[in-house]
Amino acid sequence: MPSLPICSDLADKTTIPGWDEALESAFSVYKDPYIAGRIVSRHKTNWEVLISGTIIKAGLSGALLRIGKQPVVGDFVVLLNQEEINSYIIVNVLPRKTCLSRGAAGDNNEEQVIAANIDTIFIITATGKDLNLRRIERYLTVVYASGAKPVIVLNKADLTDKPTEAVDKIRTIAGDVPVIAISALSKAGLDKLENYIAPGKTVALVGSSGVGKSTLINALFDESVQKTKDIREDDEKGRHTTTVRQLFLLPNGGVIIDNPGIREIQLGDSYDGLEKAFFDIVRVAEKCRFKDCTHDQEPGCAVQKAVQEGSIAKERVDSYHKLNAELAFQSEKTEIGLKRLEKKKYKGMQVSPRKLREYKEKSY
Ligand SMILES: Nc1nc2c(ncn2[C@@H]2O[C@H](COP(=O)(O)OP(=O)(O)OP(=O)(O)O)[C@@H](O)[C@H]2O)c(=O)[nH]1
Ligand SMILES: [Zn+2]
Repeated sequence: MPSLPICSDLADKTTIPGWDEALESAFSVYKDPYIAGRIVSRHKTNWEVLISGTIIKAGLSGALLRIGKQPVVGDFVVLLNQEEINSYIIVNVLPRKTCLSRGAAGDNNEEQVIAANIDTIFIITATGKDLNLRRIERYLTVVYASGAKPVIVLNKADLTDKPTEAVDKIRTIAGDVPVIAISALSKAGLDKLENYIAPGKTVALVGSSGVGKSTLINALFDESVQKTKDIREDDEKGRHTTTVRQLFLLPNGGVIIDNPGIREIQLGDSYDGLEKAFFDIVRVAEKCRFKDCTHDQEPGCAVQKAVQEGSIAKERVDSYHKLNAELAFQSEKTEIGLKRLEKKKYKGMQVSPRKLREYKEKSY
């Protein structure tokens, strides 16, 4: 990992990668001793934050704890610099540009944010048996929902003599999403990723196990990040624990965010993403006879007609139905979880249905 530019002025925000005018304006209400930073990793009770020229540890203010606002990797935050006691407190999370989250079916059912302010997400797939259009559709749905820009990266191009065939196959479902063939191993084609891994831009990677995410990250550095990734520190009990940083600065000033939560991202609550990933079905569906057509057996269904005529693949429509059903199941689970929470919160109290509704609206 390249060393950070040494800067004696901790208030110099311009060296924080990704800092832009919108953040500058959001931060303008704060004066010394408040400073800005970006979350590098999150631990049980403290956060590592990149501030101008260095990485520090910070706790969370009581106010943020009370409202349950927990900064995540990639967040830009406001810190109170308590110089006299050599400590930093995170007092605010600046507005998020994009937000990668997964719908959690836990008791509190809050959507769990995994990472924030990612500009581009590389959906990594590999030639050979990992190449699965249905899986790419699933990733596109999640990525679109986050607000980040998807780019499909076909890795292990060195293992086939026909990489363009695989690229063309992916293009049939990708719409205007770029599809780029590379070999992380030989570093061929990495230059085509430069548009996205640009100074101040933040990238994350998703894709199934073994497609080459770590190999690609390492290739983007000249040295292995894995070696510098782990840092030893003392936990509260005085033992040494290994903590892992999740935000890396690339030699060219770009940023990569990587953690298991992002790698294993689930569908969650991505209805908006589904509409974007299946742009062609949505467009054709406007011509269905019934407004609430489910594109199954209904008469006058334009989607079924497109399948019969061969302009949309049947497998793609099946995939759309499957993901739609999964999302419906997920929101039902969320609903059940909410009801359970309501019961717990209002146990023994008389609560009007109106109050319950209000509470539910707030919880989303
Ligand atoms: N031939 C070839 N092999 C590659 C390429 N990229 C990665 N590999 C190999 O694929 C295997 C898996 O690569 P990883 O980088 O560990 O995959 P990953 O996506 O990080 O896997 P997880 O950590 O399980 O998510 C390793 O043996 C790599 O050497 C490539 O471009 N070409
Ligand atoms: Zn229809």
